[in-house]
Amino acid sequence: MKTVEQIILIVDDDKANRKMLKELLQEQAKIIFAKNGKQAKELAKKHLPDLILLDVVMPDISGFEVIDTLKNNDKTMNISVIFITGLANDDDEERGFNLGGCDYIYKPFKPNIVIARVMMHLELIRQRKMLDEIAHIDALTGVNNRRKMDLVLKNEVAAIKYKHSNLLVAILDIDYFKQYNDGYGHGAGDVALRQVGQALREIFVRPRDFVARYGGEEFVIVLPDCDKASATIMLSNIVQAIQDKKIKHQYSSVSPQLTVSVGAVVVQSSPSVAVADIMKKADDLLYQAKNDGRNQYCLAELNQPSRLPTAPDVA
Ligand SMILES: Nc1nc2c(ncn2[C@@H]2O[C@H](COP(=O)(O)OP(=O)(O)OP(=O)(O)O)[C@@H](O)[C@H]2O)c(=O)[nH]1
Repeated sequence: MKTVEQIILIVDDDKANRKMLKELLQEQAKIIFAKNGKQAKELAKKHLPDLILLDVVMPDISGFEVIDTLKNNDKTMNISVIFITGLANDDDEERGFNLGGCDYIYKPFKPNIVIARVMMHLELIRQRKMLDEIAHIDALTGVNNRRKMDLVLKNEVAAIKYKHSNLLVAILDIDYFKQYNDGYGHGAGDVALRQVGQALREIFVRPRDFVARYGGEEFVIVLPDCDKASATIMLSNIVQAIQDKKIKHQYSSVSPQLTVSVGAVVVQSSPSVAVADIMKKADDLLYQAKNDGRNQYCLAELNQPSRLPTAPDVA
């Protein structure tokens, strides 16, 4: 099966080897090349290939040093690496595995063995990615789950410590959802949760915008590079978009349609900001939005609480 979406980085200082490996593997994946260790590190970071075929003895830095760097970097640590080398002895082979290599092929290599091993690893990588996706998706709504949210939030908060940018973190909670379940049944409640998840997925389409089901009838939204002005627009859109779904809720005290309340924090770039503080603040603001009548958002900047106008009720 041709798998063009997978990428193999071939690293070898010998042009003839690069050419031969390309001819063997171009049916299995997209091939990119590096002719030395320095270039290998750069291309691995830039393209995040699925698999690297890595020579060990090269004129600048060795393949062992390359893998050491890649395995110690959060972005590249999960890339699979197969050594393909003339260092055909047990000690070097053992060292390659200890450094995180997933296979070790001796040169001169046998073409059919290279193809078979690479295909096996590409299949393992595909399966690992699929499992990874399943492990991070909420089965009911199809949005990300709490586990993925914890990872993303940790990374995004770490990112704003070092660059001058803002992050919006919002907790969204469906209003009077217990009454919805009690009135229409748990099955209908599940359908409504899916509709809310779908509405949020339709709004947030930038690659780094993130929506997760936090638990129960709560969702979390994380928007990088979002200042207070943009946040007010996004939050109005969210409240409005849920109303626009026109999900009937005759048991709600706030509207004949299903509505949501949102607590949201714009986090400024700061070296001391902590995920727990952000979530606590967003939760307090959600509580405030509920107390102030529901079907609205409540927004503040971290350390500088301030109430902004809410979205109009068009129920
Ligand atoms: N159908 C369905 N209901 C759920 C799910 N998870 C949590 N719930 C329900 O969500 C409801 C949440 O109720 P409460 O926490 O009392 O909140 P609420 O009724 O929305 O009231 P406010 O938040 O104050 O507006 C409970 O009835 C839960 O059973 C789920 O996966 N499916």
